[in-house]
Amino acid sequence: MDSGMNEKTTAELEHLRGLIDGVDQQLLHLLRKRLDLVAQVGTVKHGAGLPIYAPQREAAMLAKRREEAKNMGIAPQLIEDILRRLMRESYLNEKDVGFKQVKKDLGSVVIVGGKGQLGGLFSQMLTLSGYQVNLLDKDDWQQADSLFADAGMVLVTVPIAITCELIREKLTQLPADCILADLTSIKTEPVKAMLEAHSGPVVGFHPMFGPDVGSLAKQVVVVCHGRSPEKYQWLLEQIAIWGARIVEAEPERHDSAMQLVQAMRHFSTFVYGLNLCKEEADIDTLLQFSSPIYRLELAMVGRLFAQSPELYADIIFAQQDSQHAIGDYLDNYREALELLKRGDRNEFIKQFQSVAKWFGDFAPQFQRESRIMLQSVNDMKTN
Ligand SMILES: NC(=O)C1=CN([C@@H]2O[C@H](COP(=O)(O)OP(=O)(O)OC[C@H]3O[C@@H](n4cnc5c(N)ncnc54)[C@H](O)[C@@H]3O)[C@@H](O)[C@H]2O)C=CC1
Ligand SMILES: O=C(O)C(=O)Cc1ccc(O)cc1
Repeated sequence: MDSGMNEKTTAELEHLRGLIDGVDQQLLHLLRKRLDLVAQVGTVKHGAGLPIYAPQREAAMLAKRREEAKNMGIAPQLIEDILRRLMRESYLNEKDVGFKQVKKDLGSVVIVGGKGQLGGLFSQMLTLSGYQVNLLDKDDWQQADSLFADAGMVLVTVPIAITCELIREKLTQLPADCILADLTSIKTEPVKAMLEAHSGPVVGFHPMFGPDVGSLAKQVVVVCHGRSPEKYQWLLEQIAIWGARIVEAEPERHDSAMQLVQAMRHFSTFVYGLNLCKEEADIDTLLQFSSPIYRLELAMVGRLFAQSPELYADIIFAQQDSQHAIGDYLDNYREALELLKRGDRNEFIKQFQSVAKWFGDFAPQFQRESRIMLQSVNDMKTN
């Protein structure tokens, strides 16, 4: 509080704050200058068709700046945080100049379900890359024949529950060379349905992000090959130009990973929210007493409930086998609760240690990563 300070102190502080304001304004000018230079890099990359995310350049640049910071008595993490934030800004801005179009003679792209969340994002990315995109949503089927007639690619992004049926019933008459692709969160059944419905090139994708990412830089897209990969190789290059990392997987291996990564995780998040709701917890009070880790956790749980219940129901209900993953979790929870009820503190510690051993080097790595996230969470506090 400024009250109680004498005039000399007040004057001194005001003077110093004025100097800091001046430095901050210089920072703004430097930021403007940097953003302009990066925009020029964006234009050059666009012309050459280079990906917007260049991991090696990023790592080398950060290492140099960290070293220089250290020599200047500045915490290396400070310059790293600032530069990473600036690079994110650049990825967002690089989108505005558009992207190189890898395949010039594709014909049009028809996005089935294109007016939805993820369809909207892919429609934007494809349009920014110069493709002719037509949206075919649920009320547009009367135009289907004319849209499909000159389609070089049909991309399916409708709710999971209706994906396979729609492919089997409505996508059997595509032009022979047309690529049939989908963005569904599960892969075995949709890829199978596409292979059955269409004799031309087939490929399944699972974007491991939601429609609110802003940029595809560093995001992961899982690809499950279907048929004639040489015919859609350009599409993988296109996705890489958007900055995403392509991870190849067999559909079955992907789906089995999703039982933990998605079904079990979203289900336990759902129950966490359900429990808070039933206990009539007061979120304002919880936030007042929250540590940064708790705030982050509440944010991640609350985030689920800001999204589509149908999407998450479909993800959780899509695979029968997810019930085993979820059931195992319940068994482990119940056994751990028994430990607590018997007051077996020693056994708790023993199990804690064996899990820590199992995490191995990941535990300290995750601690370092989360430390940085938690500092950002704390920075966001306004009171
Ligand atoms: N939203 C997300 O975060 C992600 C979604 N996905 C996948 O993307 C797909 C779509 O999900 P969202 O975009 O979230 O759903 P959404 O509900 O926002 O979009 C689905 C669209 O399909 C349309 N549609 C429904 N029935 C149709 C029909 N018979 N013919 C044509 N269009 C029809 C709807 O009108 C809607 O526009 C799902 O397979 C989901 O697994 C994958 C990764 C992330
Ligand atoms: O944004 C989030 O919270 C998500 O989890 C987005 C998401 C939803 C469904 C997917 O298949 C993949 C990613």
